[in-house]
Amino acid sequence: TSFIFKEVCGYPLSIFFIVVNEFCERFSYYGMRAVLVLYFKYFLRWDDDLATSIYHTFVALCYLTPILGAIVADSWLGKFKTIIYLSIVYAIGQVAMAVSAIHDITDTDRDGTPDNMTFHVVLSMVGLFLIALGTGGIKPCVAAFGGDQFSDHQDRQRRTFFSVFYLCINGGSLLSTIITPILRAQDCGIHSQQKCYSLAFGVPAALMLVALVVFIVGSGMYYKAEPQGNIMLDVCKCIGFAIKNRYRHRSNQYPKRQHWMDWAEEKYDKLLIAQIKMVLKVLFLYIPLPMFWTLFDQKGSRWTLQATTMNGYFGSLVIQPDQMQTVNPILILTLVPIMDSVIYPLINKCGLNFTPLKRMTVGMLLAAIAFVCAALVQIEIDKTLPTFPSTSQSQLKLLNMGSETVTIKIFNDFFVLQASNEYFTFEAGQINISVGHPEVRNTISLAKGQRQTLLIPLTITDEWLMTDDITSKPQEGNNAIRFVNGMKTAVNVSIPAANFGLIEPFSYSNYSLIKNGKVTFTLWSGSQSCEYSTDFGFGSSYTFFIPSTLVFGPNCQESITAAEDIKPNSVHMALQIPQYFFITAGEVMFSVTGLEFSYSQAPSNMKAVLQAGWLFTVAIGNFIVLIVAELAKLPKQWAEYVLFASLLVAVCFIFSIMAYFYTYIDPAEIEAQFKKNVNEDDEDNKHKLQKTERSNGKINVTKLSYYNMA
Ligand SMILES: CC(C)C[C@H](N)C(=O)N1CCC[C@H]1C(=O)O
Repeated sequence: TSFIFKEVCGYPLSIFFIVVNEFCERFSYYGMRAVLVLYFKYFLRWDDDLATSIYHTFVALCYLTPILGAIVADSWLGKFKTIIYLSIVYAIGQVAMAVSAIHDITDTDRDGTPDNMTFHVVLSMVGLFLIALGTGGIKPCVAAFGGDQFSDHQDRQRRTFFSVFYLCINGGSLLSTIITPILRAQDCGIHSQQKCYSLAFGVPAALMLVALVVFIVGSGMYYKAEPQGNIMLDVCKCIGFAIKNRYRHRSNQYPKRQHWMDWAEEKYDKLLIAQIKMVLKVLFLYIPLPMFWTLFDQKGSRWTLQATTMNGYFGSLVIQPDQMQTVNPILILTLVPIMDSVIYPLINKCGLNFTPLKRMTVGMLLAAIAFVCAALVQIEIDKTLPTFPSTSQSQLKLLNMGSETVTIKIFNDFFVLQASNEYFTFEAGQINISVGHPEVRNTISLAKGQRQTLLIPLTITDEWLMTDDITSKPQEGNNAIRFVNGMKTAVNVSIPAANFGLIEPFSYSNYSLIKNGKVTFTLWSGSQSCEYSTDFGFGSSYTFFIPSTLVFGPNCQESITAAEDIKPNSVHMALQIPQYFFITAGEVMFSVTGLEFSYSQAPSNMKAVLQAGWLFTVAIGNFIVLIVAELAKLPKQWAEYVLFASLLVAVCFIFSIMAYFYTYIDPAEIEAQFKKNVNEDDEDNKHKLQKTERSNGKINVTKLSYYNMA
């Protein structure tokens, strides 16, 4: 093959197309992923469990398919063609997703909901399968193909390339995770307006097409290493033969060989055996690595849940719990250049040999520190959480619906009460309450493990009402709100996002979940209305009481009282920044280095395979999160964080021992040595060694054709 070789500032120009391609592809992938669960839930109308499991299966599949792409690239099509073909598959998948989200296609009755859900489900599942095949399949090829563009003496430039490559991954993902949720929130449609999932999937589809076009435009400038036959089959056969041969010669009468793979020497070429040894050595080193990803992946689950119990007000800016995850790519964009241009050179200047494996070890330790920070934050949050009743306890709060204060006696305690903001905890199943003068006594049955509010009527001889109150923090940082109507007429309460319905006299509404921020409630009684505005934080619960004395009109704001059932979150979300900082610093040291290490230590014919091996550690990490979270049901969340941190430290210790015994190699040098030896040793062997004449002009590369004489 021939190509135009152009250099800019010592870097091959071809890598420009590769990093732009990666940016667009990651935009496409992460953008689509950002709205996927919501699409399942609100468009396909799946329940939470089904939506979450299909989502996780899809993500895991995306990190398993790299093996497939790598085998196809290294053994058959070569990286260039594999990237092109699988990118087409990927783009078709994204288009299928966008089409599956057009509700008008099957909305025959034009009511805004699809009428043939099977069509949308099948099309989206086909789309997701194609995307998993495409994104996973090209991922190891693009990284390795980028590495291929550098010649052997360009180690420094190649390292920088992997850093820039990582910057592009995170730049693309950051932009898309901001943009696609905005697109989804738009209303669109031909016959009826719906949330615009088709646009939220359509833009990533367009970006994937751009990625493909950019990659093709660079076509003439790439160095394209040719695939060398069915290498994976040869590798498997060679390993199988070595094991069989070793077993056949297990008796002590046979002299030992240096390495068990040397038992394949009778049948297989020494170069292939040496290459397999290189790969196995690196793969062995990878065994402890999934633990890092196990911790890393909890950003999206446990840490986001933690954020839902925190206060997201940053001055006038409000950060939603799931938006905290964008801190990771933002920090990547700042930390990668700082590490490369300040920290690593400084460490070098201090005379320390900060080898790739040492960097990865430090990266793991930083991730463990991040989890210790998460545990400390959790302890702070736990201090502010309400104490809900245990299964043997009951909690009761009192709400006096009358305008007069009444004196209440519970057992022998007296309270002067308008409304009580606090819950009283009881071990007994029944309590006696006496109210007012003359005393009206009542025996109240309490529900175990529940919080309840006793509504004391205007006329205390009337029936007393008990409400069931919320017994956990509202999910996702929402606020749980309800109204108690103390008036003699029914009242309708609504806000743009919810309708509490018609609340009968001396009755109450169900809880409605509303977002943080300023909310204006409109109260209607017949033709009269009034507005009541209040500000909500995150994770609170309130019971608003409409008194019998309420006069509809401009002054109703003062008449309505709010009882705080659950306090809003008070620990600030900014406290999560240290844990994000440590996990991201860890990621830069671990992941960027790991990518480059996987490339530099791989034999020339298995570069993509080792990249896939690296991505496989990400997939296994995903699975471990699911398993450990199921098995280790610790009563306290902070204890689970400490458990994960300890596990990673233990794994890190094992990894550092393995790393200590690892000797870095230069695969190109070893391969060249073997080829030279074979040339010298055996005149009959026909080898044509790779000839590259690199200059700023035309380069001719003859394929390394190697005829195995064995
Ligand atoms: C989760 C972030 C948006 C991206 C993350 N920092 C990252 O770059 N990666 C996570 C898995 C490997 C790598 C990627 O290639 O996406």
